[in-house]
Amino acid sequence: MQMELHTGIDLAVALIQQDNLPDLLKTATRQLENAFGLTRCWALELDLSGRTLHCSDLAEHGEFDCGDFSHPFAHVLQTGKARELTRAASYRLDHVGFQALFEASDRPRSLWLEPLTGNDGRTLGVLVLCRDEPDWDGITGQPLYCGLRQLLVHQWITQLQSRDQVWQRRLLKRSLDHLHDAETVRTRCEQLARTLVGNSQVMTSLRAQIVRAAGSQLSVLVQGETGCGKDVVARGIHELSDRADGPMVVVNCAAIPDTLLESELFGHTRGAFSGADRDKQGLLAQANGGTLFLDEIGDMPLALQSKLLRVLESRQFRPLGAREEQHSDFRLVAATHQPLQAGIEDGSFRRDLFYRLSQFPLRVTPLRERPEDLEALSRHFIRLYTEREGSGPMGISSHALHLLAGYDFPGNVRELRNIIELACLQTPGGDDIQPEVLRINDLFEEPDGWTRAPSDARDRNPVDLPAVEEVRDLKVAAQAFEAAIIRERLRQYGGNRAQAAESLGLPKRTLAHKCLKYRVTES
Ligand SMILES: Nc1ncnc2c1ncn2[C@@H]1O[C@H](COP(=O)(O)OP(=O)(O)OP(=O)(O)O)[C@@H](O)[C@H]1O
Repeated sequence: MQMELHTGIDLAVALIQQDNLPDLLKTATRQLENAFGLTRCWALELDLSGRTLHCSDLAEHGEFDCGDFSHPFAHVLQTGKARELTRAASYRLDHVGFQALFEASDRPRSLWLEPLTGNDGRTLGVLVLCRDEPDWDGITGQPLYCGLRQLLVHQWITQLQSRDQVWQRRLLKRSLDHLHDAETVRTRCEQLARTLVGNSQVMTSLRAQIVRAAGSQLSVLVQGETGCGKDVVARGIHELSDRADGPMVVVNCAAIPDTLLESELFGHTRGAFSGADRDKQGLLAQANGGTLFLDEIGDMPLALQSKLLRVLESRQFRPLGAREEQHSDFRLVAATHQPLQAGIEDGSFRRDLFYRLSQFPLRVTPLRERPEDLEALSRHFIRLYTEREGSGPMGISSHALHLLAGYDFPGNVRELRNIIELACLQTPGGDDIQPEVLRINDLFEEPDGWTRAPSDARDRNPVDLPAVEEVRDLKVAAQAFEAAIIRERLRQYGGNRAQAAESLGLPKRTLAHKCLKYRVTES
């Protein structure tokens, strides 16, 4: 009796010490085997769905479907009563899992199958005792067996409860994380909406994509027509990224002559070429820790494209004339208004660079395809004008908006901005902008003053400049000037683009792009 008490206490202590369910079941089954001379003891655990019993000790076939009555455990669970199974009966059951268990138990003369249920009625699983001397009443009636069984059930429930709690905590944490992520994305989208204005579906989803792109280190390729906001997008990516405190280096590949672009990007050492009278840090190095924005990437010369590709693979580069390679940790955002696909097909743009640049592709929709944005954008530009000038219109009338909605904005948001700013100038402070002051279509039409020049003067200088004091927006004036020159030159060459391009020292492709941009036709 004394001996049994000691054994019971030792076994109980061992069970209580187990802090997870698999260890608890393993310890309990080993103890039962030792204490009652069993050839084997198994504890089959009912899973959360209540449909499958698992026997983790069985290497293979350790799962028993509770609805499959070709194994004896389903009966035991269904009746809730313990039962004995003889060796002869066991041989007759052809369930693969059961046969594996029978085999691994050394085919005992008898098996005792006992369902285990908690006080709250929750079914835990099935206990399987295997023995060659079946005296199940003698064993299961012993206080030691009853005590151990009771303790096992108690500890089993405790483990399930703490597992439930861990799961619930994990679930809670996951949903909180999810909420937090969604909240962060929402706030960042709101922040972005102050500079990238527009309530249309496409703009809302573009902002969400920008926030996602900003959170990654992937190279971003922004595509869209001229003036649609690619630059604003690139700045948004930089400002919302963890590089926001670092530099944002902007390079317009179309604005820098091909011969200079390489040394501008890579930098050079003193004496690297004639005129290089001192070392110069390149833009790649300047972008270290920040973002490099390569605008008009479609205009990058082929030879430089290969070098850029190499830099993107390794972030290593060598300034012109330098012996050592340098490293720069920058994030690349590139933009283009040209369909790069066409460049790839005609061999002027490297396909591998295209894929490397567009790890996170973004497309900015032309303004004509999102007329819902016109009102918010117009009000945004009116506010900017008023802030800058100290006073301005109150808003814009619905008739004026209606007029804008009928226009197709080849110059996109930039053109809208110019139209609104000009209208602001002509609208008394505090009034709404009216349709009469919206000078739609004006941008690329030759102003009266220019065409009114006498024909002999035109022959000498067919593109007269507007009076300098009339220029309010240098970029617009320069573009209009460029458009007028191209139009005139095409006229001179009877619409022959190749000749016109050559006479202006432009590649044919660039002239074609400018014609598209300024809506200049050959006729
Ligand atoms: N969604 C927008 N919200 C507010 N301003 C915008 C938006 N889109 C464009 N703009 C404004 O329109 C003008 C042109 O935009 P931006 O320079 O970004 O166009 P882009 O696509 O980069 O043009 P380009 O192809 O000529 O380089 C800028 O003044 C810019 O601030």
